Amino acid sequence: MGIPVKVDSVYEVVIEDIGTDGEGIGHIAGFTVFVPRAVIGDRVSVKIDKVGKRYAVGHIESVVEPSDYRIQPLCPVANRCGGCHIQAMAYDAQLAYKTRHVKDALQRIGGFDDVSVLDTIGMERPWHYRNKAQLPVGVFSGRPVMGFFAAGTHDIVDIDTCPIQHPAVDAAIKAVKDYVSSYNVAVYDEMTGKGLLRHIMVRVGFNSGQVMVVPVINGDSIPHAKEFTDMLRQNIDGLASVVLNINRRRTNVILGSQCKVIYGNDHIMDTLCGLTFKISPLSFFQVNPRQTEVLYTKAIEYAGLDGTQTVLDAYCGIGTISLIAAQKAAKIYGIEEIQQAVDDARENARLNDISNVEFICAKAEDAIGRFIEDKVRIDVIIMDPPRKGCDKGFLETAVRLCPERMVYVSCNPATLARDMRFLADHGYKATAVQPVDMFPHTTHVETVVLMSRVEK
Ligand SMILES: C[S@@+](CC[C@H](N)C(=O)[O-])C[C@H]1O[C@@H](n2cnc3c(N)ncnc32)[C@H](O)[C@@H]1O
Repeated sequence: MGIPVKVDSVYEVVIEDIGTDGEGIGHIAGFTVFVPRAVIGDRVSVKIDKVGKRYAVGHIESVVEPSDYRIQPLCPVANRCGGCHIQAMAYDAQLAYKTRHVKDALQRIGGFDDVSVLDTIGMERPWHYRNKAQLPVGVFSGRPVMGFFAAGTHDIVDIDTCPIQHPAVDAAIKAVKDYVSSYNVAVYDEMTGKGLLRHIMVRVGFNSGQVMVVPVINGDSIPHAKEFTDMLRQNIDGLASVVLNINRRRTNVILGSQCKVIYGNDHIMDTLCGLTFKISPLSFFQVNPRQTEVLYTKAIEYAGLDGTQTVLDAYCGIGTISLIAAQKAAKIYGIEEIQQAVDDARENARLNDISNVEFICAKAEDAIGRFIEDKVRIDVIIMDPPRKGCDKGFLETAVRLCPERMVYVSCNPATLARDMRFLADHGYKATAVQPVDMFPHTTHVETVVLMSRVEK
């Protein structure tokens, strides 16, 4: 049978499911069609943009019959901006989608047919939840533009306000646009590699009220730096730090490795689960502080600590989980590869008067072997790796350490499923899988999993 759809033709499609990137999935005469921005249950008129051997991709021409789950997005640019893919889906349906997404990954990739996945824990008010924004700066028709890239492109969708960011971000956008127009500051052009101002990163301490603004520049300094920081101070309550980040490379990677303070401190402070943390421009800090408390509390509950255990917190960042767990454990070892994050972690231990933690700056896969060599008994391993998941060598050594429990915190269900399969094949059983919605209106989901050692 030939392919039943043609490029530029229009078809009516019922959206039966949502894919991993939030795109609607439907069928035309049995042939799969992906439709970005469609909501499960929609009947849409779709124009086909691309046809492959196994599937086609199209865009919505019109919504013929909206799904019961379709709502009016709060943000006027929700359909263009690449930040929120599923803002047109009612929040309850988003949570159900995330639970299904985790379950599907565990079945499909991990081969876990019988593991039960708890309902995703959502937010009561899923708006203004982010404490960090990274906004590209450009110029359009002689005017400065700032916002997010349109989905799948490097075209900036200009915004003055963003409903998922802390309001300090809106204030920073206004001040930066005023600065760029007032002093005719050259913005960076990705095509030519010329121009100065590339991105603006804003970080906010939700509980401390402190704000950090980081202009990312293709140079060493900015013109009218004093006027710039004055404009930021006039617009942003709680401005505590302005740091230039130098990135001269022709790359998509936003931040460079060098930072220069031009106002205030080289860090901001915030609190989480009752502890104080120092946050530097390059350090990882979870972006949704309210849900982070939910996530960390679950992780600590799954660790089953009673004050007697030795815990390894791998991929520990600035030591957040380590220090929270330290209050209920005998000893904690944290491993993290970024030196600045480890320096922050050590300082965070001092700030909170916690002395039963030791931070190691190394790749987790390189450092974990020393616990075997030094015959250190590890009772619990907590791991919170980046999206690519854990290194295989790390997991191989982790199972040799034979801890009673492993708590896996993951931002990527696919690599979580792969790594859980390895642990399940090496003597561990998944006893709890809890998704937490750290990123409302996007397709991302965080999951915390307890893997318990199977007693032989
Ligand atoms: C998802 S973050 C988690 C950080 C921390 N647990 C938290 O919740 O704030 C992952 C961390 O792993 C670090 N990292 C990435 N690859 C690593 C590796 N191979 N070994 C050690 N740390 C690594 C990153 O720098 C980052 O701080």
